[in-house]
Amino acid sequence: MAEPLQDAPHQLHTVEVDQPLAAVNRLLAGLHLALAATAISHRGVHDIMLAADLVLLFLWLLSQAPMLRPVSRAAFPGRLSHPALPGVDVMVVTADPDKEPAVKVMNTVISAMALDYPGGRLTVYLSDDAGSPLTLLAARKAYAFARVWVPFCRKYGVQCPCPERFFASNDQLDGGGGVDHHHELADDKIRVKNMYEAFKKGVEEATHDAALSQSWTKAARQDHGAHVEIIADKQDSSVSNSDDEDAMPSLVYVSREKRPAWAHHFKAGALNVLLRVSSLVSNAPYVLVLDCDMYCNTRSSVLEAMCFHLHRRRRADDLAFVQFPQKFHNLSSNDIYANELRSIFSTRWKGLDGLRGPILSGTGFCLRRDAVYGARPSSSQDHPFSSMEVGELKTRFGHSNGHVASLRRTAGSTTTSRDGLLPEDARLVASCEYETGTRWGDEVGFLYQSVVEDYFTGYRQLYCRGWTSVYCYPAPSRPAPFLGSVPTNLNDVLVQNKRWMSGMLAVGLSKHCPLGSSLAVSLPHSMGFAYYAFMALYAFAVLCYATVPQLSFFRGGTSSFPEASSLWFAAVFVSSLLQHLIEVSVAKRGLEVRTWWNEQRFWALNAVTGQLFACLSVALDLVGAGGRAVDFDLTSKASDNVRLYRDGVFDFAGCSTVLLPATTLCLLNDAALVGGVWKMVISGSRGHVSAELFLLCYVAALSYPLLQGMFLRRDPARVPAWITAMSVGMAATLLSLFG
Ligand SMILES: O=c1ccn([C@@H]2O[C@H](COP(=O)(O)OP(=O)(O)O[C@H]3O[C@H](CO)[C@@H](O)[C@H](O)[C@H]3O)[C@@H](O)[C@H]2O)c(=O)[nH]1
Ligand SMILES: [Mn+2]
Repeated sequence: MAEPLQDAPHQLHTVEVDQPLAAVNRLLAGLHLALAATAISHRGVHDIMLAADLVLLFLWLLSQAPMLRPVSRAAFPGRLSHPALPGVDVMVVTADPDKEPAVKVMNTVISAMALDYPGGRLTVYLSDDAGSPLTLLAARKAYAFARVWVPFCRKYGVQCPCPERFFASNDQLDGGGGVDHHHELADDKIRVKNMYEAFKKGVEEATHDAALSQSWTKAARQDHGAHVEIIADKQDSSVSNSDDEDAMPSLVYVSREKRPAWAHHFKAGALNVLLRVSSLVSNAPYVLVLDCDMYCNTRSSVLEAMCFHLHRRRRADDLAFVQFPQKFHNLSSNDIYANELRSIFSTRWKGLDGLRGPILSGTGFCLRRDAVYGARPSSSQDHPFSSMEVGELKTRFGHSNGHVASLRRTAGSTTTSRDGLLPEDARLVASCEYETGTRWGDEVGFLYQSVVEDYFTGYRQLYCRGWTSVYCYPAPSRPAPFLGSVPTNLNDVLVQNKRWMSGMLAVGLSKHCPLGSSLAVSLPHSMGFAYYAFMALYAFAVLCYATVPQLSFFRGGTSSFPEASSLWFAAVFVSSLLQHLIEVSVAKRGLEVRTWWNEQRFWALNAVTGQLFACLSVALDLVGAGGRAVDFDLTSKASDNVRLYRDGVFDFAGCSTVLLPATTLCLLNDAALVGGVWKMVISGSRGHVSAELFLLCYVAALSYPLLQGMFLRRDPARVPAWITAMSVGMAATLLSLFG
């Protein structure tokens, strides 16, 4: 439970429970539960629809746990004592120079170097899974530019440390600090902007350099040795010794070894290599993890995180991480793919924060190093690993002497000088075989069992060991601390969702099911986790609701809603829509019908695409027929066709089989609607089909963009013809067999 704090002048942060919202949420939940229970009690027992309703009720119950106690927090970084600030290692991960353009990645790197933090205590690590010479070259250029950019940001108190964003935005938005510097600022700004343009041009030219790209084939990305390079020069080391506030942060490039025969465990594997390499170089007690497209948008985030980490707790010192929300710079105002993840970052995480903390969200979090190494909160007061024998440490952490020594030192006491010399074991800890026989990925570091490494690591590694976390959400008037990019075509969105859903469902169905560990955490908190683990089961419920009523309406026979219950079901339906509308409007601070509708539509679409395929792939895995384990398909950050997304038009280009169930069900629904109404007109009978008729109309409205994409659009981004053809065939088969 969060501690209630008074805003005393020395207080580093405050927390407040949103009581009115909590009361409204509880009232709505109580009402909905009563209605749903009544409706379900009227269902026939041998009905598959009963199963669908129970699944919906189960998921709804889980989803309510984080609604009951939403909190908000404020941090006061101005009250921190700078000499006491601990070191922070920023970890940026990239994997593919085609999908993740170098200029964007470098903007993230540069923005992290320009954070408002003593430069001598900040080290930025860039992991490049492709081991691309282009990325290394770009990183060197980025460092050279940062030598100008970082002092510029410090001098003028620039707010947005991401150069691309800073130069693109309106001058008024971020003119930097003091008015007295006005002229100087204008001149300097032009000078630095020119340098930025030159840097960008250099990187872009290198991208198109045939020799450079040919030297690095697709095969080489999967098959290369380790390369670690400290990108800093001698000048810096002298500065950092004299005044570490003004020093330049170091930049370290890490490309771990990759061989086709070795499992590399995607992002979790990359982060674990960075944990080890950084333990040899700076060994900061805190790490800030950033996806390569998630640039820092304010400079104060790490200081804000420190307000929580450095606060002395009356009870155990158990804060593992401070999570910031994921916000996105390329969201459309008409966000048809529900890319904003509003439910997660604007609603549920605030509620989980009122329990024991939000789910670790992959990027934008500031984490204690010892916690992710597997320590427990009680032991972390002094050196958590100092009581372990060297032999025991080596079985857990591997045989690098340098790394083991780092574990036994007080966190943060850096031994390595910043003279650019590579520590002895740097290549060893980045090699493929280093983890063999150790506990990495299993008990140490980011965990490997699930592709959604953040979700699983946060749960297993941190919460189940007794750690807590906080959610640092900016006040409405403040800019987002970090900004990332969202996929702008439907296929990317669905494939991304499929990865998330299958990763989480696999956790839910494993021995690590969150509901099984409710004693280790708390029941509401584990329910909050379990909701995401089982979310893919919406697929089953939506599939039932998108076939059974349709077929029975088409047949014109008995309704799939017993007569006595129709009204109750209507009430449940209305209450669920209302609950959702209120949730959206509270999060968006105003009535937001369009967002509500976009979310309704995407929820239904995702259920029968990403979530359905996630269920299938997890089921295949469980029976041992899964073949290749769920892959980490990278989302593209190269914004190719943003126009359609901006205009609120679905971009179906490149859609794969993932879309097929959705288009088939859309056709089935529309054909049943037309056929059923036709039969009703011919026979003149009305029966008691009003509930069904309403449901079919609602589904038709939700799925209209699919119908449009199949038959009414002529542009290249319409639904691929083969999907349309197959959907027609499948819908016709279903109708002729069961209709
Ligand atoms: O083998 C890999 C795969 C991915 N990445 C990096 O991981 C990050 C996230 O990948 P992305 O393709 O952007 O996935 P998203 O679905 O956008 O990421 C979300 O979901 C992931 C879990 O599936 C989390 O790790 C992320 O933090 C979260 O933003 C990127 O920087 C990648 O470069 C690697 O370094 N190595
Ligand atoms: Mn991403």
